[in-house]
Amino acid sequence: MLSTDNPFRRQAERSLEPLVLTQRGEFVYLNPAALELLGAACAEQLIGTPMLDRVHHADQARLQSRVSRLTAEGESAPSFDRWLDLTGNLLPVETRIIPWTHEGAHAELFYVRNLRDRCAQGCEIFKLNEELERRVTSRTRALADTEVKLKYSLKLNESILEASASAILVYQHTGQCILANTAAERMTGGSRKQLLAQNFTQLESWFRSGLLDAATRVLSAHTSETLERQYTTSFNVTLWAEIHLSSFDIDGQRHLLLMMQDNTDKRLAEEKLARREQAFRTLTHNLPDTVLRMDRQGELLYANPAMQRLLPQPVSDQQVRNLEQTMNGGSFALLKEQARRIAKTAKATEMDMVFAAPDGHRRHFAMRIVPEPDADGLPGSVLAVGRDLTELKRAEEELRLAASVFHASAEGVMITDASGRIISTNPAFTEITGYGAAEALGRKPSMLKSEHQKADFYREMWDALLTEGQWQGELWNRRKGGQAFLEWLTINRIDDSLGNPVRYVAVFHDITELRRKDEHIEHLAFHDALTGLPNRELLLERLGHALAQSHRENKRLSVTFIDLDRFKGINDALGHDMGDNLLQQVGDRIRRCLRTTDTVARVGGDEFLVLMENLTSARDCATKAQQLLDEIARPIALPGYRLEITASMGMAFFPEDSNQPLELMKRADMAMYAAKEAGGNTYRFFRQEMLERTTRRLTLEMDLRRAISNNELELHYQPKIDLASNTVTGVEALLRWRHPTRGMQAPGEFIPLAEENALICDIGAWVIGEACRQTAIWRAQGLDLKVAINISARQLETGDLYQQLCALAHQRGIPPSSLELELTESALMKNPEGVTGLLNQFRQAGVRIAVDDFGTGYSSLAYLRRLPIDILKIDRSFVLDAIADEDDAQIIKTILALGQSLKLAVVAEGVESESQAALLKASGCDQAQGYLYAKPLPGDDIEAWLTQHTHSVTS
Ligand SMILES: Nc1nc2c(ncn2[C@@H]2O[C@@H]3COP(=O)(O)O[C@H]4[C@@H](O)[C@H](n5cnc6c(=O)[nH]c(N)nc65)O[C@@H]4COP(=O)(O)O[C@H]3[C@H]2O)c(=O)[nH]1
Repeated sequence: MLSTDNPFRRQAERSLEPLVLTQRGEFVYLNPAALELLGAACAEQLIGTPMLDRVHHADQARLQSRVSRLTAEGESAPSFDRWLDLTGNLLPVETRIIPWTHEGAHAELFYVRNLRDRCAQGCEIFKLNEELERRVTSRTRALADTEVKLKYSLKLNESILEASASAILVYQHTGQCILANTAAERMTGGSRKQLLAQNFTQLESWFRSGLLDAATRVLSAHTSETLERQYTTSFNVTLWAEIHLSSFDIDGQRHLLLMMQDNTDKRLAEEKLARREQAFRTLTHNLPDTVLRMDRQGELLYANPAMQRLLPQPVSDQQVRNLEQTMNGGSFALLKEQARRIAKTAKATEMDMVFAAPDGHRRHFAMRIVPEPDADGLPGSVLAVGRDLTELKRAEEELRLAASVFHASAEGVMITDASGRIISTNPAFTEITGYGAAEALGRKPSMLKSEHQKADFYREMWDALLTEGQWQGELWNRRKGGQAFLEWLTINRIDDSLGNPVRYVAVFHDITELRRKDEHIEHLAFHDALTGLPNRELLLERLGHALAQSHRENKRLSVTFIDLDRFKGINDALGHDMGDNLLQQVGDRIRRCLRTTDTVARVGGDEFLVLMENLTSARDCATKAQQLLDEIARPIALPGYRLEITASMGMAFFPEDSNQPLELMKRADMAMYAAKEAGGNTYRFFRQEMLERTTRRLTLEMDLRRAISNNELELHYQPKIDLASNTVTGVEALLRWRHPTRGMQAPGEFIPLAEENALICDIGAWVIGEACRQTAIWRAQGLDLKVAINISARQLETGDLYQQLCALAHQRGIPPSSLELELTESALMKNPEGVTGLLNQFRQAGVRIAVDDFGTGYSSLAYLRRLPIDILKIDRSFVLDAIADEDDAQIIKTILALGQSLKLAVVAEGVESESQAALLKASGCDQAQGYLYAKPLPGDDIEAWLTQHTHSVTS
């Protein structure tokens, strides 16, 4: 407090300017002007209070700053401040502060100028200033905030940069590095200092790795690029890096940002995974077992080749998903379901499954289904490994089968160990030997030994078993009861994998009885049952031996073929029993004629072969042949008959004709045919021309086979005349063959050949068809001609002749009744009972039946009466000599009488002269056919002939 007598106080009391003295921030004196300014009634209100309470808070700091600088700087410059009066009103003042001393200590003297009253404008300025200050304050604060934030952001960026796992490097467009983070140091192996010293345009590592090119591209095109490669840095660190290059501009300067990520671990992990996957694939590819991989939903991801072999065609990994459809069912649905379950439970399971293979066979699998854990240890997928048990099952089945065969077999089975001790037998063993299994086990097979075989026999058996592993043959053994029996025995040696014998399996059956039968059968097999003579096989065998011997000894042998003449007719007419009897007697006669060293064999129905060895000359043979002929020709007594039969014989010689058994036989056969053609009851030696003839016959047969398809066959028609009215009653269809090189062939030249095989049936069918065609043409022309067709014996046997004829007639629109059938007497008599039904069918259809060549065969009157025939045709040979030969005339009369009594029409064939016609007419013959009237004419010529004939008849 200033004393009242203080000079300064006295002076201040008078001052109109407010004066304030402060010390240590508190008021120590205020003059009256100052008290008034501040609105204080007395000084005590303010003395001792903080001076700053009366200063606007915005100006306090500045004021304090001025005060604190006083000591050092001296009086402070005037300053605009805002003070507050005691009621809180704002006082705009200008203050000047002078350093002062009060009571020996520093104090401050404020010269205060009240600006409020000075000018209102001052107030405005003040306000403006206040506003300005407020703004400045707020701006300053905002700036301070921004600075803080900036600092924070910078710090953040720096931290991020440093904390980044990726290497970050920034380069100027010149290539100079300006920024590198810690990760960059770690990855490149260089310190930050070293990195910042680098210019990438000079880095060999950048050039080598292609980074330089990429950086150039990125900088110039202002783009970005990402590269992944194995990269060796300039500090010799090699790593798998993913490098991202991009560019940015600062202050118009282009910069390059390089961010690098070390993928080495990832790559190594990937490679490891790939190697593991490869190992998995290599394993599963080579596994004989099937391997399937499925996802958690049971969808297929992979199937190994063993599995793919079950597919109709291989599938890719992508197609494997459709496997379920491809495999058409099987246990796939079940497998899928199990996969889903295991994906949840993570528990492996095993089960049997069935899949269908492409060949349609079902294959059985033992499946093991296991979860495959993923990185988290949870089942990420499911593996199903299957072992194909199909073969095993089949083997088991076969074993079961073998076991049942073993037990059920009729063959005795005995198994021994390597030392020959019996370890197993089957029921058939007991049945054959009489020893029960218990009796046999542990003993040796020698318990069955019969003493029939010598020691050598068993030695050879063991030799074979040891060297070849098998022995087979007949063996005499003895049953438990002591009875010897013959067995057919097969022993097989069973070896282990090293080839050491471990078992011997003996399979046998009792052939004692069989052997007895065999001996009988063998005789039957090589002998003719009817005559007891050797058969063809035995003869061939003997001929083979004889040829070999004759060759060695330079000797001659002969083969004689004997065929009875007209035996067939006798056999057909008299029956088979008579025929058999006849053959037996003939066989006997031949045998008796020969030496014991000669062989006579019956080789066919009425065919015999004689083998004569050691012949000195052909003449001997001729003599023997004649003897045989004479012997056979002697009358033979049969029950109720006395017959004479002749034979034709052909002979071939070794070495002249052949040295081959079959060839010799064939040549003898050819010679026999020559004898037949010579009229029979004679013999011929083989000559080369015969072979040529046979060849010609064969060629003819081949030509004939082609004749139908080549349209070489024709039908000619010969009219039949009613002798009483001289009118035409019908025509006979006669076959002709227009051979391309031989010219027109008469049926006699080829029909017998065709009749030797089924060719006649094809030809016969063509004849019927052609005759129907021609009949239809004539009918269309108004000619109602009955057409007679020749039918061969073989056609009768086909069984469908009736249907065939009806169908062909129907096809041509003609009634079957416009046809007649001509059957030779011998064809009819071959099997009269057999053809009766067929002939009746024809008769009912209106088809008339004629017996051709009547008089030449052995017709049985009894049959003739019963057969449904309509016409008899007198054979041409009787007509030919009828005028000159009384016998023939007599035969004709007999036939005519027979015809009359059986109410059959009679047609005479081969009428060539008027005298023959007159004789026939006088004898009561109905119809005639022959050159006298017309030769067989082509179908087209018949109409003209008819016109002419009618004309000649009527004129
Ligand atoms: N010397 C002489 N001969 C006369 C006279 N009139 C007719 N001929 C001949 O006598 C044969 C009568 O026929 P076939 O006795 O049925 O005898 C026929 C018949 O058995 C058979 N044949 C003919 N065509 C066929 C056929 O289509 N099928 C069958 N299976 N055999 C047929 O061939 C045999 C011979 O027929 P072809 O050579 O045509 O000979 C015919 C005919 O041309 C005559 O006045 N004098």
